[in-house]
Amino acid sequence: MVKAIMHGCNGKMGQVISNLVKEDDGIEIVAGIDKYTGVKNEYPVFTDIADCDVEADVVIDFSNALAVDGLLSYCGEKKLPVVLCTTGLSEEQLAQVQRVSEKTAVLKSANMSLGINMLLKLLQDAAKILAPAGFDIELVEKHHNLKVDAPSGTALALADSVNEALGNAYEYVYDRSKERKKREKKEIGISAVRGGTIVGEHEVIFAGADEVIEFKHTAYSKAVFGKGAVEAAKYLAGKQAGLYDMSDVIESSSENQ
Ligand SMILES: NC(=O)c1ccc[n+]([C@@H]2O[C@H](COP(=O)([O-])OP(=O)(O)OC[C@H]3O[C@@H](n4cnc5c(N)ncnc54)[C@H](O)[C@@H]3O)[C@@H](O)[C@H]2O)c1
Ligand SMILES: O=C(O)C1=N[C@H](C(=O)O)CCC1
Repeated sequence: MVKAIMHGCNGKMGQVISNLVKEDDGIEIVAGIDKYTGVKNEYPVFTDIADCDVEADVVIDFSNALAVDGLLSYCGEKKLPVVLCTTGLSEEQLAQVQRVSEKTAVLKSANMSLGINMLLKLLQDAAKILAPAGFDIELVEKHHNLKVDAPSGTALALADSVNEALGNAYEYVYDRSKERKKREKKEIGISAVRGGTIVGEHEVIFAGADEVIEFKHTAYSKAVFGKGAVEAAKYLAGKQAGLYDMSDVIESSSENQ
């Protein structure tokens, strides 16, 4: 049985995962970390990860970018594998993720769903055909009104995947209101919509002369992210130091079927 610490246990995703693991014989939550303490849990909760003295095999993190520095120090020091799902990390934090992954296993993914992880691959083929044929690339993401980071981590990951396939030659444009000029050929426009309870929508638009191709993923519940994170935690426990992503989890589960 994999023993997990849930970092951000009293948030929306922390609670989704706390409920999912109750139905799973392969993993249990042995401790939670959250600065908000107004939720009753079946495991001990610490307000700061530095105070957590519970032995575990892995940490699952859905918290806040400001909480990630302390989490990375803790996991690096204890050589404790961590599934990092929080988005909106700074360049400095991304460099820290890289350094910590030399000491312990780190799986970082802005989106734990199977659909988005498949899309990351599909888009590379599409981009290699459509961009040289003159198609413009635009991305639109939509999320609930409680989301603090924009654009979403997933939108950036999708753009990075497209850009990688195109030799990283494209610039990202988030706001067209400041300059009055036509779009450049080598740019990816990224727009964010926030409202209501939208769980998560991502559209990648390839717009050409007289034809448009759209790839769209819609998450209808937070459980798609939760299930992916639980699988990732079971996969990562006991792994050697290094940087992993959801493609490793998906490959290993298809090999085991
Ligand atoms: N990778 C994915 O698939 C995926 C899916 C959904 C959400 N997310 C990301 O996960 C993060 C959390 O999402 P959410 O909807 O659960 O948010 P949320 O605001 O509901 O929950 C975050 C929790 O973290 C806690 N927290 C904040 N600072 C803390 C600290 N210093 N120490 C301990 N706990 C702290 C908050 O009190 C809160 O309970 C966001 O960055 C979101 O973008 C990623
Ligand atoms: O609800 C959120 O917040 C989500 N965040 C991730 C992102 O920023 O891409 C994944 C989708 C849900």
